[in-house]
Amino acid sequence: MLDVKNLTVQYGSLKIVDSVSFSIRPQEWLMVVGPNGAGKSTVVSAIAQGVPYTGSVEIDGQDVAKLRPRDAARLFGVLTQNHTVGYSFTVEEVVRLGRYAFSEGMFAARNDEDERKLEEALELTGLTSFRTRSVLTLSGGELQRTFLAQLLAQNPRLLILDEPTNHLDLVYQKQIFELIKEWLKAPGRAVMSVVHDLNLAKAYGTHAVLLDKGCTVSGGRAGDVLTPVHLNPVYNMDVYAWMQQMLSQWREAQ
Ligand SMILES: Nc1ncnc2c1ncn2[C@@H]1O[C@H](COP(=O)(O)OP(=O)(O)OP(=O)(O)O)[C@@H](O)[C@H]1O
Repeated sequence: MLDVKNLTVQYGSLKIVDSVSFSIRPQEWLMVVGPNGAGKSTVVSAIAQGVPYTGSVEIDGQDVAKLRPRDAARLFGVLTQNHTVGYSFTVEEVVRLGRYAFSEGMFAARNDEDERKLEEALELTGLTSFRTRSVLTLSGGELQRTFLAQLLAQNPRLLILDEPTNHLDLVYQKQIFELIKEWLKAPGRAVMSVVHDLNLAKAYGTHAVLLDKGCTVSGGRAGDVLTPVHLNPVYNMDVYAWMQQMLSQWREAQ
């Protein structure tokens, strides 16, 4: 499905992403992990054609750089970390924009499929009762869910999510990861997400890429990548001991 080969992003003489390669096949959930500044968001931006790069990004053998935006939107959708809205659209209007790639134009008549995908997306993200609210009045988590709903309404084959549960409380964090897991069950779909929480990466990822200073430290099955051997030198700490320590605080409190 997605093949990223020797992806390199450079600002001046500074290499931010250095020859990163990975592939994602249908039904896989690739977790991109690594410390702050490792280059995770830049990899997402490059795939989304938001920054210049060398190397290649292909979906189903097609060069993403050469795809028409509408065709690209049917293949993959991207949820970025920061959402800035400077207009007072309603939640429903923002989610509806996800259907644009399937319409004949901004003012084209809506069809049953558009309506079904809109309702599904609102319901899955818990936003049905927010549909008439202005997006300018939403909390960070509600806004995050609105843009996730837009992506689900877009119905691409590959979801690319940069910190999808950024701003979300525990309830929605769990709900969103569970709903993406369900979404992934339909044939031909795949997910790539940047996550900081290694527990979530391990619990939901089938595969992982560990980045550090723009380079790939390890890539492959999540269970093989997310191990102390790979993680400890990158985070410069005993990751497993830290997690144990955190968990033991809860056990002691019981
Ligand atoms: N336009 C730019 N010019 C110069 N440096 C940049 C630019 N954009 C990003 N960087 C640098 O590239 C590096 C990688 O940034 P990136 O946002 O991809 O990291 P990240 O792994 O997503 O980090 P985080 O976990 O903090 O979100 C950082 O050191 C950042 O400061």
